[in-house]
Amino acid sequence: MDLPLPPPLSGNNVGSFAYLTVKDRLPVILTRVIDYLHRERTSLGSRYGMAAQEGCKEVVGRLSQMKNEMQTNKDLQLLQAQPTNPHDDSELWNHQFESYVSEHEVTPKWFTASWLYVECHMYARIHEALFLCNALREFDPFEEQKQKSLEDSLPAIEALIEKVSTTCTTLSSQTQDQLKQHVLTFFEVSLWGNRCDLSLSGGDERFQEGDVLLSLEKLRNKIIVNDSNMLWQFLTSLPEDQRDIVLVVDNAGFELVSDLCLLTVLMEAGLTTSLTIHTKTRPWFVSDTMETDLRWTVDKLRSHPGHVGQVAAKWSSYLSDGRWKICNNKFWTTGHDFSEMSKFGGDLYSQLSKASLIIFKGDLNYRKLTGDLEWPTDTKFEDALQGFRPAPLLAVRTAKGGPVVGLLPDQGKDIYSVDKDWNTTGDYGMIQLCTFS
Ligand SMILES: O=P(O)(O)OC[C@H]1O[C@](O)(CO)[C@@H](O)[C@@H]1O
Ligand SMILES: [Mn+2]
Repeated sequence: MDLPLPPPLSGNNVGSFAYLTVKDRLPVILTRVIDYLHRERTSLGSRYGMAAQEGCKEVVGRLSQMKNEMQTNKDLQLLQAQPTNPHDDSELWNHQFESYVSEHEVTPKWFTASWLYVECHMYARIHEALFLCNALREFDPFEEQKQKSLEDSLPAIEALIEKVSTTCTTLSSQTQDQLKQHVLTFFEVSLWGNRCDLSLSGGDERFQEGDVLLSLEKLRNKIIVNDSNMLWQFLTSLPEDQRDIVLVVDNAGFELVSDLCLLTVLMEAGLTTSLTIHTKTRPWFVSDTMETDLRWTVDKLRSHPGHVGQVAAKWSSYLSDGRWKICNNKFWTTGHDFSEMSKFGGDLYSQLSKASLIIFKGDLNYRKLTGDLEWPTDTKFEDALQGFRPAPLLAVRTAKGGPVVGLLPDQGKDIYSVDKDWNTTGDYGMIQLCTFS
């Protein structure tokens, strides 16, 4: 008989990280968007036309109302259909709402529904508020923050790309062991890149200061699940003509650059036959990468002198000649966890099923992998996936409030005794593989 599942993390647990998120952090993020629209309405008018300037008022009205609903624990709302939006997911949202009502016999509310559902809902509603104003449909309220975070990380990016260039020129003359070290180094850089997200900080600046390569050794004991050796074995055991890697990217800025560096090294080391990058179709969790952010990042770095410009020019050619593909799917920005993907995102599930390995970056992807439930930390990763198994998968994330699974029986307690906030600060990381074998 199947054991009952643990409950979802939720804002109804007063004092919990989820509760504090709904109470404090989400209103701050929303207030920033409201203030931005109010302050920048004239410049938005020059960029998107007079109607946008006028539209700012309506959007501010809708967002202020949502903020009030959130802070007074009112119901979540149904979403309006967006027939002109190719990524319209209102049906999925509304179906989730109705299912909640049938299951719980009450409507979902900000503090009582699951944290995952509520937090995702906020971003869908921010997008809806903008989309309802024709002139502001394409406007991304987080674009400026994402771009600034990349610009602030430029010194760290220069150091990292320098390392990519030198690594790639020597790869062919390396022993297997040296190759392994190089590749795993870039997985670690990509892991720590995940500390730079802008939602944990409520939108406050977060960027990579200093050369991350210099801290890797010191940080290694903070990788609480480290399947790097298994990962290397897995990657090198894939048939040479079947190394189709999918990367579900997370935050724009330094993290995205660290991911592109990882892809470059994987490709140059002959560990890939195809590479597909999945991005988001709406502004999401402040810093998540949309296709426009990815293209902007590559173009921006291309204009940089030296190695940065040269490497970014290569990325640009990989994107235009199809060696790197960009994929968008509306399922990524729904409120569903991944155990529900085969049901509500069947097209994406079958697409992912063709991959040799899917790499999921970041905390939110981890929350969706594990259903954002209150799992004991020694739960097996595969059990927490609850039947989600499109292909072998790797989670690369720093722990920022979501569940942590796959630890040894006392490991959670031991880490807690060193650092009480270990699973909410992003200071601890995981490189966790599940090959379902
Ligand atoms: O960008 P990431 O790594 O998915 O992190 C986003 C996470 O940060 C938080 O905003 C803080 O925990 C969560 O709400 C969310 O899961
Ligand atoms: Mn993110």
